Amino acid sequence: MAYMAKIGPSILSSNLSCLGRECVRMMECGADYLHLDVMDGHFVPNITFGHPMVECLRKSVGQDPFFDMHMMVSRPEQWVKPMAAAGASQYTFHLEATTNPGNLIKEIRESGMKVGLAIKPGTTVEELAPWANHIDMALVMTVEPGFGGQKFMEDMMPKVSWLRSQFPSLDIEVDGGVGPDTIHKCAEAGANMIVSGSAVIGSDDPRSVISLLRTVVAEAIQKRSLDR
Ligand SMILES: O=C(CO)[C@@H](O)[C@H](O)COP(=O)(O)O
Ligand SMILES: [Fe+2]
Repeated sequence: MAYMAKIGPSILSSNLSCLGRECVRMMECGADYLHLDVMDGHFVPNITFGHPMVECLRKSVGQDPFFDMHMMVSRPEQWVKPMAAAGASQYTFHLEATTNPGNLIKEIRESGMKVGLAIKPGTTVEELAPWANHIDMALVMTVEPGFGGQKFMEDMMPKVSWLRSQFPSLDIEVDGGVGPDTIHKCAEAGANMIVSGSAVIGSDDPRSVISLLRTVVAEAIQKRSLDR
């Protein structure tokens, strides 16, 4: 069992006018990685930022922090090279946004980034399965992508459980409405990479929230390894 509990704050709900400082603050509070939400106003009804912002963030936080780019864009092929050049670590694209996932996976790898593959709530996990052995991380969305601060969809947990049973060492990420109230469901289902936006950023004590989320997931991983 190679996977570990990792917590990646989504900085979507932070003060976007001081993103660099917010990223540094999250890393200082114990984040394992940073989850950066890219929205194009087409794949989702919202716009955030693109590779020029990522390049600035990379300069401001240094080489170490891992940038998980959640690409909520209609043409993910278009941004692979610009994101790699800007300093992205992982390129997480949506299965719904491409007709040729295999080629896109290859392009992302060739550009030196890790590969994440995301599915929206309406997409079955069986559609993701053929690619699972070719990716570094599967992202099961637990809200409709587009906005932070939405309600966690518990009915996505069977997707996570099924993926964990079929791919025991795959990194599985959940994203949307995840915080202290919902983390137990995610951990029990088998998620190990946890995106949390408003619950972490909106807290007076982000360090404690990050630590709590990580502890719950680490304990579930430990329990699963003992049960095997
Ligand atoms: O990708 C998305 C939304 O589309 C997420 O990354 C959210 O931004 C997470 O925020 P919370 O739901 O945790 O507030
Ligand atoms: Fe996201």
